[in-house]
Amino acid sequence: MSKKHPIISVVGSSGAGTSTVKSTFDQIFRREGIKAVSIEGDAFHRFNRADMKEELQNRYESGDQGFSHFSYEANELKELERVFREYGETGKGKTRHYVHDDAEAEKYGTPPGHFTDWSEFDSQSDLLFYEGLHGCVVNDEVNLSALADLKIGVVPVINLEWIQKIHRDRASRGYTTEAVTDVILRRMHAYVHCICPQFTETDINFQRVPVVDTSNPFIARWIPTADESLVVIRFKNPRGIDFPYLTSMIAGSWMSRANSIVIPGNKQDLAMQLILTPLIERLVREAQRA
Ligand SMILES: Nc1ncnc2c1ncn2[C@@H]1O[C@H](COP(=O)(O)OP(=O)(O)O)[C@@H](O)[C@H]1O
Ligand SMILES: O=C(COP(=O)(O)O)[C@H](O)[C@H](O)COP(=O)(O)O
Repeated sequence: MSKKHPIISVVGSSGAGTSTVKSTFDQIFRREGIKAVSIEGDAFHRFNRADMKEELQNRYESGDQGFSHFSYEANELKELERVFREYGETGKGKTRHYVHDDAEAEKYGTPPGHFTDWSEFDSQSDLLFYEGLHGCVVNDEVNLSALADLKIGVVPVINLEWIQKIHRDRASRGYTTEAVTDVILRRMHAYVHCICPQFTETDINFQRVPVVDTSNPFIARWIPTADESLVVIRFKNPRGIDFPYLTSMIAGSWMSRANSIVIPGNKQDLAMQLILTPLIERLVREAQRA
């Protein structure tokens, strides 16, 4: 925990919706006058696209078929831990970008599949915002969960996650459905062992559940819309959460367990703002006091 320089960690698999959720956080930061510095998990991949391809090929030939971007060892998690720790202690740090596609290439002036140079965070910020695959990892080498002050999981049920990934990777990253399917299959072992355990570390999980048939996610023509889904919101520690207030403010919501509420999919943005704003305000207030 880094009270003076707090860290928010939003964790989700590829296609889960963490980049989309970032825009809700950005709205809260803007409205509350909070200055956040942001880092993307992809910045801490160990290899650029060509080197990753080569590493995959070498490992495949030597019998390792479970290696992928989800694996701990495909990422610089010690470096990420160092950045979390440095920010928590000093409010300083550095990051870079992994460029996925042409639009990002134009924005950053670096070709797709490469990293930009590292650059320092703005010197004055109220908090650090991380969004990516590994922001709550606890393993033999690192404990990122212990360094983050507010931890959020973004976890659609898996068919929906795959549909979201396939559609996003096809539409903006130029991959075919077959190529994305191969990636999903190759990443499954590490999904179970490196991604899922983080969602017991998170303080709040947002799990989108479609209410339309997604039995064959590989032929879905569009991503189920907000109106075609519900969101289960689960609090690790429900103490202090005002459930009667939330269920009265969010039309159509109900409690499904003592620590979970269910909301209509089109209320996700509102629910996030109602739930997260006071938690973020408290982090910043305590930081200013410290
Ligand atoms: N709540 C949502 N409703 C509908 N589509 C969504 C929702 N969240 C994410 N998506 C879509 O899913 C795809 C993947 O989302 P993205 O935020 O890029 O995932 P991530 O950053 O976790 O890989 C995008 O096409 C995005 O528009
Ligand atoms: O899995 C992720 C996570 O990112 P996201 O959540 O944004 O998908 C990788 O960054 C890309 O897949 C990189 O691979 P590629 O080199 O194929 O772009």
